[in-house]
Amino acid sequence: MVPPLALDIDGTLTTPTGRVDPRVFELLPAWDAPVVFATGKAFPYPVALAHFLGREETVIAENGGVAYVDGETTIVGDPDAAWAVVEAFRERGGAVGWGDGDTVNRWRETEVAVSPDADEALLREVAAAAGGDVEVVDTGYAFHVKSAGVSKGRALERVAAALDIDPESFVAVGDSENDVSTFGVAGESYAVANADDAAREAADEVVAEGYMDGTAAVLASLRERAR
Ligand SMILES: O=C(O)COP(=O)(O)O
Ligand SMILES: [Mg+2]
Repeated sequence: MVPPLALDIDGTLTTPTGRVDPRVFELLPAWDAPVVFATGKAFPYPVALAHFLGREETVIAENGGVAYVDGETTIVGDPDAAWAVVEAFRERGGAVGWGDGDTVNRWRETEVAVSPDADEALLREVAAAAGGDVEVVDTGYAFHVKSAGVSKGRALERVAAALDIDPESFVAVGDSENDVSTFGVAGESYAVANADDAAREAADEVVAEGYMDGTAAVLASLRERAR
């Protein structure tokens, strides 16, 4: 039997230019164990991905702020504290930076994502002034202003319990600091070659290939092992 998977999306299932790699549509519909998409993106994104793969919509969004399994949604974190930091950031001249429609934050329920082009030093300064309840997590795709106790790893524990699966039986693949907590909960963890230092250090193994090349290599070896 292949193991259940906890998969990050950006940088892990994508190409270097941020598109979903077509191999996702070949490899994941047929994966014969639960697949949890665990992302920093807002709730609709992983739901849509699972839906169009024909898989159960079992997802972790907003870095663990939102978890969805068996039709039940769990929301944790304090969006007001995150927005207060972002408002203070704006007052000091900072910009959230996604343009007019801001589909990045439109459906976000527990945190705020700020563009990677934003003034990082100012954002961190303002967040630090708010005390320890709010932190800034850099995924390489956004700065997430979020409640400190919220993580993908904690959400994975809840999702695994709902699925009645030992969290240690999960294999996790990811690329950035928001995957470190997932790596700590899953029994086996892989950072793809493009991963940041935090993810590389936390992973059991750093794969030689980057992006979906790396993830596809992990999936192939897991399938081989299950034969
Ligand atoms: O939304 C982000 O910043 C990154 O998303 P990811 O967790 O799927 O890599
Ligand atoms: Mg990622």
